[in-house]
Amino acid sequence: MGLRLSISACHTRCLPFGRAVSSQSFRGIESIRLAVVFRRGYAVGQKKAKEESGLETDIRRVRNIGIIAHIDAGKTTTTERMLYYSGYTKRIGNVDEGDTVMDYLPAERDRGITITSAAISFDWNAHRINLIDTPGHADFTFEVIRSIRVLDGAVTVLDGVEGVEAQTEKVWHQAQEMKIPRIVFVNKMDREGAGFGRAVREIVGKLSARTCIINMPLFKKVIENGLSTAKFCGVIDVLEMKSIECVPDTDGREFIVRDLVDEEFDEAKKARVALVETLAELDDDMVEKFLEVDDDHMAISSRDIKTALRKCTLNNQVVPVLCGASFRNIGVQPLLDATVDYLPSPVDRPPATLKTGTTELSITDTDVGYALAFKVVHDNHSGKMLVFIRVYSGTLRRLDKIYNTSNSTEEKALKLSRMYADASVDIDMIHEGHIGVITGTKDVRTGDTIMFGYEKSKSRSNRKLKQDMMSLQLNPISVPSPVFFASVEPKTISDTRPMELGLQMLLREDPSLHVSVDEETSQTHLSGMGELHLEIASDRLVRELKVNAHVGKIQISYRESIENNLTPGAPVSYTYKGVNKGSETSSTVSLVLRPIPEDLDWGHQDLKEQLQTSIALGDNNFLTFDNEYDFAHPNVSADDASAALRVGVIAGLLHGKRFGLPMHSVQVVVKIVELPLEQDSAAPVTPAARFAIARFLESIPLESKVLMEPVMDVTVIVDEEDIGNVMSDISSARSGRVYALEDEHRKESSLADNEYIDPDRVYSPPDYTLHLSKHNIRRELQKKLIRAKVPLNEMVGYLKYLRAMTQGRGSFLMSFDRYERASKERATSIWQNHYS
Ligand SMILES: Nc1nc2c(ncn2[C@@H]2O[C@H](COP(=O)(O)OP(=O)(O)OP(=O)(O)O)[C@@H](O)[C@H]2O)c(=O)[nH]1
Repeated sequence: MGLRLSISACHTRCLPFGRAVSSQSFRGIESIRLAVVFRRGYAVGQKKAKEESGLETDIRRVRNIGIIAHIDAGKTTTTERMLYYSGYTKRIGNVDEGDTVMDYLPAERDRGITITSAAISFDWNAHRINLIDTPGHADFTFEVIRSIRVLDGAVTVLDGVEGVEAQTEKVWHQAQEMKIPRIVFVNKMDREGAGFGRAVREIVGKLSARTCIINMPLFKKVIENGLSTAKFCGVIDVLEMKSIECVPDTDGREFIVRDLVDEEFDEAKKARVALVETLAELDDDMVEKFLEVDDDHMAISSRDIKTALRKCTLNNQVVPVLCGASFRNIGVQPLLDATVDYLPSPVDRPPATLKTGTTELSITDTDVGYALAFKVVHDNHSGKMLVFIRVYSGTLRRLDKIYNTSNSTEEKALKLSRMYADASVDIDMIHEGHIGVITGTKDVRTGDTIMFGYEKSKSRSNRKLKQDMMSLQLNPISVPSPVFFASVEPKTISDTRPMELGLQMLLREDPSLHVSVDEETSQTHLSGMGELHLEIASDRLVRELKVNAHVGKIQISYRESIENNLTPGAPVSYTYKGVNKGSETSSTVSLVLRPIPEDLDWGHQDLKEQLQTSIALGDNNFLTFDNEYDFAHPNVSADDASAALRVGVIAGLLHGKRFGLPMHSVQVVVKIVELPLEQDSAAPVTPAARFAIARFLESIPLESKVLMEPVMDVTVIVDEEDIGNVMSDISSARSGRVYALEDEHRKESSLADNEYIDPDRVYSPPDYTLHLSKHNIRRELQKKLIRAKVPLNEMVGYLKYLRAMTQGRGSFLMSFDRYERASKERATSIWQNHYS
């Protein structure tokens, strides 16, 4: 007894999915098939700027959202359906066949995973959704963090079988830190062993979230091979109390809507009661509505529930939960409705903050425009760089001058566009709150802050204000040290320049990649955050950018340093003498190097204070000016002298004197910088500083020079019975230090009101179908987390070993923690294995 709807794009404008099912006028009508009411059906790249103009300016109808989840949870599959149902694509892309719109880099299509955060815009229910797809692999966490900065809301996709996985937790907490409202989509409900109720309990237990179930799985009895079984066929809308069943073997735009009966009704009623009660606990308006209807949970209108749910979601008090199976085209339209209904528009979010040094400013306090370049990608079609920006204040117009506050360069925004994955539409302006693309800039890198409209700014006349304004950065993040590297060599001499350009391009796109040149071998090294990160970067260099280069084996990046207990001797001086334009030049630099110990936080107060006022040089190296340091010169400013000194010190530290590796964790204390009075340039200070460092390093006894190795923060997730084996393996065989053993369910809460919620006291529907699963049912056991610090060298190939040790039950997460001095024995063995 239902209503059969064909929503071939009709939902986009005229019949939004949510409204179709709620429409009273359809009640009681049996199996009606609606004709196509409205078909947008334009293809990728068609010009549509004009038709969108209303959405362009109404910022309340914009949703800048990201899809974040564990690898393989189905983000890309879900996104492809979103694009299809919104009328943006004419056919559904398939990850397994490598023809999706979102994963458009060849490297992504080959591996079936998302590597870059492609941003894409489409419309739903008269709202503009700017969607940023984020990668799920741990190697790309940095990419996720970067894109989270520009999101207003997020959709977390879970695999219905796997539930809340380790990477989901990590990214969830990153979103939590930025207070980004989230909704959860429990995907893959068609898989054997999927459990919606279990997933809900895990969201509460592992992610400390207060769940609000807005739809639940609908199963239908079918006979397969003579046996009765249940098949996932749609969702039950808890707000409307309707079942929405997808018509099998369709593209998901046809479904049957009917009233709930029997057990379905009883269970959905429980969910609705729980939903209303949760909202009433948090929202006074909901309490009032509840009293108005004489405490009847079912009499509260879905509109009132929606209003309260939106409010509580925006306050990060609750998380709406939905379910579906994107691959089977089930549940994606309700997810789109929820995105519009519950996730924030840019005006619902607190204003962005601009920072430089100690200056901090709200975006509302400036009269100039600011935008963040959250992603730079090379466009293979045009050969140009596409800079994805989010505009935080003002309207950026085509041909506006833009100033990059990160590297002080100015250029023009020659072309603006909106991206639809790998196709673009030219536009004349990008309004506040929107995401768009600037094409053809020369100097903008991922993460840079762009300023515009500053020529008319009132602050222009005030020199100090102007200076501050020109260096402000939006949500800056520090780039962690890369721990892997591979050598990259041009195949012939004529390939050298294209290789340099190719590497430059990769660096603009991804600031977590580094390029350096080994002084001894003159080899170029490309460094990255993980093996996959580097593998993909080198793949792109060779295949996509067509650089004729040979990429060597991926290796761990080591550093060298000086022993913690080394007492620095007397300062070392170096006098550099050279010739510039026929005149003799010289400079003398006198300095000392001191070790910065790993346990800086424990009893090194003086050093800690000194470092706070020192210049950070990267690799945990610092430049400190001695108390007696006093540079005064008639022709050269102190700023110029210290800039020249800094360059020399960095160059000197690139080459340690025992292993030939870059120095790490040293403080360079400069006592004297001298320049003869008749000189008018600070240039000779650079080589003088560089050689002074080299001379100091040579003066240190060999046995006081140590190897530093990357140490990872590792979390191993195991069953109780595997704890002993895994812990002893970490401490004995892997030279790791276990520092905590925890229950998987967190005791501390990440809710806005800091309340801990017991997963067993939260409503979650029964998982009727789990018992039907023939194999591989995931047990809902409380797992344990072993937290440890382990040298990266010992973690290579760990997953295979862990799986063998735990009969496939264990999993782990790791992220770079810091470089540590290796013991003599470890240093010898590493050196022999890696470098001999
Ligand atoms: N059974 C089933 N499989 C699905 C569903 N959604 C996605 N998959 C499959 O799950 C695999 C991973 O899907 P993706 O969409 O690539 O997942 P992802 O989260 O984007 O993965 P990354 O891009 O690597 O982070 C593919 O083989 C999909 O076909 C679903 O609803 N049901």
